[in-house]
Parts: sequence; structure tokens; C-alpha cells
Amino acid sequence: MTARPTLARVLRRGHWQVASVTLLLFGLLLGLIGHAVLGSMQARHLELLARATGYSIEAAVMFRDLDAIREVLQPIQRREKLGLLRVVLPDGQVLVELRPPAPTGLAALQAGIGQTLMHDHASAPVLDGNGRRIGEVQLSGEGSDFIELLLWGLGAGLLCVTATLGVASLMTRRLERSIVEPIDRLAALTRSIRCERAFDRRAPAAPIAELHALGEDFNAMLAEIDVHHRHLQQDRDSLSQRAWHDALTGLANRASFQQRLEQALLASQQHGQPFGVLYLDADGFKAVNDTAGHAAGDRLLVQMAERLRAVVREGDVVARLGGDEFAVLLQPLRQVDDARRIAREIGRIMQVPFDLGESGCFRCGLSAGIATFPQDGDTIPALLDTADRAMYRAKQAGRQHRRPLRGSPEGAAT
Ligand SMILES: Nc1nc2c(ncn2[C@@H]2O[C@H](COP(=O)(O)OP(=O)(O)OP(=O)(O)O)[C@@H](O)[C@H]2O)c(=O)[nH]1
Repeated sequence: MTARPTLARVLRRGHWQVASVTLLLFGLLLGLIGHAVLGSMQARHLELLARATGYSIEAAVMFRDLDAIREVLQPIQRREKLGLLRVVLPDGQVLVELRPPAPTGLAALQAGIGQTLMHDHASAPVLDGNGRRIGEVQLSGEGSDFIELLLWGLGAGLLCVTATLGVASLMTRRLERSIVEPIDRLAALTRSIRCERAFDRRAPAAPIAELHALGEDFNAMLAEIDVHHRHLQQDRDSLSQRAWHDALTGLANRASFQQRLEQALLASQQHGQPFGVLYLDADGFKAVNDTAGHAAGDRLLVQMAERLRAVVREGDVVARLGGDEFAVLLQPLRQVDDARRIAREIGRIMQVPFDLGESGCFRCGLSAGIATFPQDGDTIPALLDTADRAMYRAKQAGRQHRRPLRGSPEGAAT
């Protein structure tokens, strides 16, 4: 996957680019204007200087007094930092020429650059009293002034660059705070919601209107998803409840009991711990239906389920397999006797008549068959078969002692 730049980085890069291009253009423009202005000022200055020098040496030129000419020219050359200063006769003969000592090293470089960039030479005629041309003053700048200016300009430019970049960096920080941070927060929120399915979380307010509106829309969408998700969860819970529980009693159904048995077998095989299965079938339940009606029979089944739940431990599984058939998974089981004890306790608690309201009170016992792992089988079918057959034998034995139905409440009994 290609690494994409972050928004903060893009913003920072954009600022730097804008600042650099602006500075470069501004510097170039300022340089060109400066060069033009300086050039014209320098040319004007040299021209005035040449003219003034011409007036100063008029008499000396007329009398060819070379020493006097030099005396005038030398201070001018030093003061004005001139590169060349000479006096030429109308026939082209050089009368006096003054040159400063040739610069060396950095000074030579400065002079070279200055003279290349600034064409700073000027000339003015030397006129006698009648206005006749008796010579010409020619002079040129040394070039170092320009370099000095250039260096000052560069220094100022650098200062500007530093200040601009500082301001650009501050602006980027501010933009980061107002744009990048809210977007980052929104992204982190989306990620956390996706991972933890926490649709009740909301985006906080953002300082920028568009981002705030985005957050608000996002929150509205989350609210809708939240409601939808809750409905889905409720549907799923109710589907799961229906798939794994008996609708009448709320106990585990046959499929769920089968699954818990498989888990119990696996766990017991791994840890070498026994477990027990009780198979229970109501005795004479049909008579309750026939006598008091199906609704009363239902109530009795519900009460029976409640009693079963009350007898066993929290972790044991009580299931209604169908009709008046129940089953209990006892896990863990310390010893086989514990299963018998619980079966006896169930038998005892079922002796108490069931109060079916207007229909009256009914007795309805449960015949129980017990199977324990690993004593009675090491597969689920084997265990269920053992428990079923044991229950059948118990029912047969019970039938021999059962009192006949008296057709009144408390009549159907084992
Ligand atoms: N009220 C009610 N009755 C049911 C329900 N499911 C099955 N039955 C009835 O329960 C009865 C179960 O039949 P049996 O097990 O033969 O009845 P029993 O009288 O207990 O017979 P034994 O087990 O031999 O003692 C049938 O009459 C079914 O119609 C139910 O959900 N509610």
C-alpha cells in the first residue's frame, strides 16, 4: 500500500511552497527594481562627478599641469571609490590616468561582480572659458558599493525568509488545530465505533463551520445506525431466544440441550470430570389436560420448570425436550450419588401440589432416569439411551403404585 501524506503534511508543504514562491518572486522583483534604480542613480552620480571634476581641472588641463591635475583627481578617486579616473585630450591622448591598486582575492571578486552587474562609467567634457572642448574626464565606479548593497539586500532577504517561514509554520499550526485535529478526532471516533460497535458515541463540536456541520451529520447518521442496531440486536436476541429456548417455559430446548451435552462431553473428556444426565417425564400429565384444560396443563408445565430450576445449581442446564418431557445436565458432578440425590430432591419437590388457580390444585410427579459419564456410556446417544431406559423403568414401577384419577383437583397424581 502506498504511504499517503497526512493532511497536516500537505498543508505544511503548501504553506512552505506558497511562502517560498512568494519570497522568490518578491525578491526577484525587488532585485530588478533595485538594480534599475541603483544603476540610474549611480550613472547620474558619476556623470555629475565627471562634470564637477571637469570644472575643477579646466585650468590645469589648459596648461598641461599634470601634477595639479593629479592633485585634484586623487582625493576624488579615494573619496568616491572610483575604479578608473582619467583625463583624455581631444585627440585621444591620455593626459592623466589614475587607477587604484588592483584588488586581490575576495575584493577582486566583489569588484568583478560589481562591474559586470553595474555599467557604472561616465564622462564629461573639460571646456575652456570660451566653451571649447579641451579634454574629457572619464571615470568608472569600483563596483564594491554595489556588492555591499547586494549583501545588505541578501541579509534583509534572509531575514524576510526566516520571518515568513516562521509565520507560515505558525499558520500551519493554527490550521492543524482548527482543521486537522477535528478531522483526526472524527477519524478516530469512526475507527473506535467500527471496532467496538459503540454507536452511542458522538463527535464533539468543531471550531470550523463546515467541519462542525460534518460532525453534526455524522452524529445524526450515528443516531439512526444506533436505533437500527438496537432493533437488530433485539431481533437477534429474540431469534436466538426462540432458537435455543422453549417458548412456554423459557428453559433450554432440545437443540440447545443437545449442544450443551456435546460441550459437557468435550470438557469432561479433557478434564476427566464426570457429568450426569437426568431424563424426566411427567406422570399422568395427560389427565391434567383432559381434566382442567390445555391452558391449565401449560401452567403446570411452567411451574414444573420453575421447580426444576430451583432445585439444581446455577450452572446446571434444565431443558424441556417437548410435551411433558424434561432433562437436566448436571455438570460438574463430583460423584454419581449427587445425581441420585438431586433426582430424589426433584421427586420430593414435585410432591407438593401445583396451584393452577381457578382450575384447582393438582399433583403431578416426575419419573426420572439417571445416566452418568463415563460410568453409563462415553457417547451422548449412549448416555441418553441409558437415562431414557432408566426413566421408563421408573415410570413402569411408579404406575404399579399410582392411585387412580379421582376427577377432581389433586386427582392426577403419581
Ligand atoms: N398443556 C399442554 N399439553 C401438552 C403440551 N405438549 C404436549 N402435551 C400433552 O401432554 C401429553 C403427554 O402425553 P403422555 O406423556 O402420554 O401423557 P401422560 O399422561 O403423562 O402419560 P405417561 O407419561 O405415561 O404418564 C399429551 O396429552 C399431549 O397432548 C403442551 O405444550 N401443553
